[in-house]
Amino acid sequence: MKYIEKLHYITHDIPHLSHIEQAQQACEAGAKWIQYRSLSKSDEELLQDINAIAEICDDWGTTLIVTDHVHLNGKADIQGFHIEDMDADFIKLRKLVGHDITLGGSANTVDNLIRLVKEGADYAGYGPFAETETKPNNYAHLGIEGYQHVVKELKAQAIGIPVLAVGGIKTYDVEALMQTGIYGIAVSGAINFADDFIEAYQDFYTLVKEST
Ligand SMILES: Cc1ncc(COP(=O)(O)OP(=O)(O)O)c(N)n1
Ligand SMILES: Cc1ncsc1CCOP(=O)(O)O
Ligand SMILES: [Mg+2]
Repeated sequence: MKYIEKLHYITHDIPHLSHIEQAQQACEAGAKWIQYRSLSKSDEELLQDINAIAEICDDWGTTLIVTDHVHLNGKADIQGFHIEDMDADFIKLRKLVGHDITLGGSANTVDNLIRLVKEGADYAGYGPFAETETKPNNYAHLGIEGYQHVVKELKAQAIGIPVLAVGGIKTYDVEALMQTGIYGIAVSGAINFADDFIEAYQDFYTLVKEST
């Protein structure tokens, strides 16, 4: 089983801070796990960003995961991919990337999670917890009850996979979320749009740490 951090910071395509600046600030704040999520760039631009961020992450000892773009496997010094397509075939993906690369998947039902486990994903993002502007969609918000339910179901079925809550998480949600027994959380907007990025990251970090 691979080591998975409990707090994942996700970069975002935003005008006021480049992905490289976001990664730099996250590392300075102490981030140990960054998911580079850009859905608006060419492969050449992606690789420019990813290579620059990989150097920063290497300096700080931070794990770098790329959202989707699995065709870039082997082209940059990254530690894994997070695949958002809930229908993706993780057996094929695993064959493609090998066993050293971390593979995470998105889920919003227990059945999704079971399939991810069966197909060998290393962790799952489970959401959306609440309203999110990062990726607006029509999925019902899971709320705290949604995580209580999934933790109970996984336990009952003896399914072990690190599951992270994601989508619209604010600092004031962290304690209750972690109390559900969920493995960790993934956050983008509440850090990227905070008045003080570093303070926001560190608030999340402290709250996750204190709740575990
Ligand atoms: C850790 C992590 N979890 C989830 C996502 C994105 O999940 P996604 O499927 O895009 O979200 P919904 O559309 O289901 O809300 C991620 N990038 N990282
Ligand atoms: C990529 C992604 N998809 C759904 S939520 C999310 C990112 C995290 O959401 P938020 O920006 O609200 O923390
Ligand atoms: Mg999705």
